[in-house]
Amino acid sequence: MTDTDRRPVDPVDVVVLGLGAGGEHAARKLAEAGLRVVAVERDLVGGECPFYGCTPSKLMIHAAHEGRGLGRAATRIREANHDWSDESHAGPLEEAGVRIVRGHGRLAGQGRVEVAGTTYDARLGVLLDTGTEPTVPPVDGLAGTPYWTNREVMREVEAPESMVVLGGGPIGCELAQAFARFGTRVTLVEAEDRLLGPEEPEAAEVVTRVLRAEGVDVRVGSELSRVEHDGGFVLEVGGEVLSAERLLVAVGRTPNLADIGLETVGLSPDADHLTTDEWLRAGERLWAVGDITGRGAFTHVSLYQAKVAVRDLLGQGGSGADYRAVSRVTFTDPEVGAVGLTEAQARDAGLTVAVGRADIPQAARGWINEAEGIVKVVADRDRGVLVGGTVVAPYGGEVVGLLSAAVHAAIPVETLRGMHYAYPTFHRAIAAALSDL
Ligand SMILES: Cc1cc2nc3c(=O)[nH]c(=O)nc-3n(C[C@H](O)[C@H](O)[C@H](O)COP(=O)(O)OP(=O)(O)OC[C@H]3O[C@@H](n4cnc5c(N)ncnc54)[C@H](O)[C@@H]3O)c2cc1C
Ligand SMILES: NC(=O)c1ccc[n+]([C@@H]2O[C@H](COP(=O)([O-])OP(=O)(O)OC[C@H]3O[C@@H](n4cnc5c(N)ncnc54)[C@H](O)[C@@H]3O)[C@@H](O)[C@H]2O)c1
Repeated sequence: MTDTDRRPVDPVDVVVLGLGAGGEHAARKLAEAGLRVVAVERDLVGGECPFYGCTPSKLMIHAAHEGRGLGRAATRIREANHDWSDESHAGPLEEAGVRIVRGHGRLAGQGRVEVAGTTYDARLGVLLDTGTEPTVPPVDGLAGTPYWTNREVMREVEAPESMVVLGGGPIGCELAQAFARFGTRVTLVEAEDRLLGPEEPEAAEVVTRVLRAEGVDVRVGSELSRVEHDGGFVLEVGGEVLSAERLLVAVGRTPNLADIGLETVGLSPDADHLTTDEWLRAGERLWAVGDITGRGAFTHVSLYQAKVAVRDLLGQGGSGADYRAVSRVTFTDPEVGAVGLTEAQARDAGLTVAVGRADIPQAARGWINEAEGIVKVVADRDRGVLVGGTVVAPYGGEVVGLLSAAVHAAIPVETLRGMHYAYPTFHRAIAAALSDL
């Protein structure tokens, strides 16, 4: 008998391992349904979004948009997350009857999780929501310097004089613009040949133009090859030497899968995501939700998946997960709202594609507001429905809601063309894009 075999085994119904948005939701719902739920968290209950992600970044963006300083954003960030205390997340879970166990949990065979010396044996199974960590690229000299990731930057109260942002994805673009508006001299370095790689090239074009017009030095197709820090950062970028007070690394995320005992249930700990079926099942008595499923690293996806997994665990049936109309928003100004497939993805999927475009400055509201942006819709000609769309505009993340409904419900393009579109609104540009199809 090994030491592990002698450890106490605690029978429960479900173990939730990792309390990101989806895990938190699932744990509460399952406990409210009367199940014995143990929820394991090694850091803050609620995960990345409220403490280091969506909420603090959007508070920074809002303060910057209003012409307020980082100090104002910092105050509201502390108000929102109670100075990085998770009581407002953990409390409601405990009230619902969830037993929260603090520590790093690992699977210990089918339906079993080991944490802090106790093994929990889950009658129904384990739901994983272990999320991601910031990726740190293997750049010469980077390790050991006081670079920031999204974890550190959200705690800052004073904007630096200068900053290099590494990575032109949503995090890099959102924070580059916010800090430029706080008065920081920002250089944005992207390795690929454009910003916001997975989104429509037309969207990246607008965001690049706007960032440059606001003074951000946007460098695409550019690599950081060396870093030194001695009071400030000295960075070798594309053969040129730059200096900056701060360096923000935002080059993507690494899933927390390597050290959670996946090998004990026959899965690879080296995987970059877990494959799940329509009920979010990743194996026998095993469910997975959130960023680790690779179906879109967004809070609303994690929550959506958790709802489906909970119905499955409770045997309630209904519809399985459907990802045709996943929407997402990059909260630059203008915002990039998008849903479903891009033109390139639709072509790769073998669809007979039709594309319609409209320029926001040509729409009455765009001209009135002197706004930048575009609308692009992607249709499946054979079915006569939209399969994707992008709105880059002020409130683009709100305007795209109309396209989300259209893609989700497969509303015929002819029906969309026959709708009323209030004058003069930004969403009226969608009618122009539909006429261009
Ligand atoms: C700067 C930034 C801005 C963002 N903005 C947006 C936005 O505007 N909109 C949007 O939809 N999304 C946004 N996101 C993405 C969003 O934060 C994630 O998609 C969301 O947090 C969902 O993550 P999750 O459910 O996969 O888990 P996470 O939030 O990553 O949480 C996972 C939890 O599991 C815990 N954990 C991991 N391993 C273990 C273990 N072995 N034992 C115990 N606990 C463990 C971790 O401590 C963590 O608390 C942003 C992300 C960042 C970084
Ligand atoms: N508004 C939102 O919904 C929102 C906001 C922020 C983050 N997120 C989520 O968090 C995830 C992570 O965001 P992210 O922006 O860190 O990652 P990302 O993977 O979306 O983008 C990272 C960017 O960094 C570039 N890159 C990679 N290595 C590089 C290097 N060595 N030098 C320069 N550039 C390099 C990539 O080409 C890419 O453009 C996103 O995929 C998104 O789903 C969402």
